[in-house]
Amino acid sequence: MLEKLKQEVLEANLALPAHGLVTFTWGNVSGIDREEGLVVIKPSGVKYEALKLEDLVVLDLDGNIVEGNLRPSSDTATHIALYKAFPDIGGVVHTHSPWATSWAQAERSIPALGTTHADYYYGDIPVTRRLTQQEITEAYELETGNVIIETFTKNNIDPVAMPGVLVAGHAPFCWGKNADEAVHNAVVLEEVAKMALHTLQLNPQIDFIDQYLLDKHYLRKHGPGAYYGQK
Ligand SMILES: O=C(CO)[C@@H](O)[C@H](O)COP(=O)(O)O
Repeated sequence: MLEKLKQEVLEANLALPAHGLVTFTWGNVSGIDREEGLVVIKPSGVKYEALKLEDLVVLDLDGNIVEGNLRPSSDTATHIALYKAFPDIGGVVHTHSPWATSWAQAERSIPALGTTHADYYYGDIPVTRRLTQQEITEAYELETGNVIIETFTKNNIDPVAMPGVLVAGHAPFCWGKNADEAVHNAVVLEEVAKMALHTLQLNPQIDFIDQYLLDKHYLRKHGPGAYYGQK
């Protein structure tokens, strides 16, 4: 079942250590078949170097396992919440990449300070509020998804124009039209997180890049018809 999607998700998971975005078994990638309403995700706690196609887990959007012998990623509920809330995304990735995770732990959004950022993320990369003790206790992974959705809804942010977020006290989640693009956006997030921190160390007074340059770069990459910024 879903052999093509499984192959895409397997390759996307193996790209995480290849790009230095994870250590050990941290992080996870999933993909969705919107027609079937089924999600393919990495199994929990499996070493990337040992990961095989048949280890991947298939679930429906209620979180029921449809195929697979291993326990799905512990973050499955977060992935599913994002697929339900953001209908235009086809892949989700969670990493503990150190630079982006540092911004998430510091509860700081990443300002758009350059064109590299602007090519992929239209505006500051947001950080969520902290989860409450009740949210953490009752349904941590589901509430992590909900606080991401809340951040985008409250601030009227288009998830297509902003394919990533920093979860306060935790780490980043990114997404894209498929699993491969989600990982690509996670690599970019880690790079712009590093650049932004170094930029602010070099010049704490630096302001954001010129709005026109921000618009021009985003539209150059996403095309004149691209919708970006506030909904
Ligand atoms: O963030 C966490 C744990 O804090 C998880 O994302 C792990 O990093 C990966 O868990 P599995 O996908 O292997 O269950």
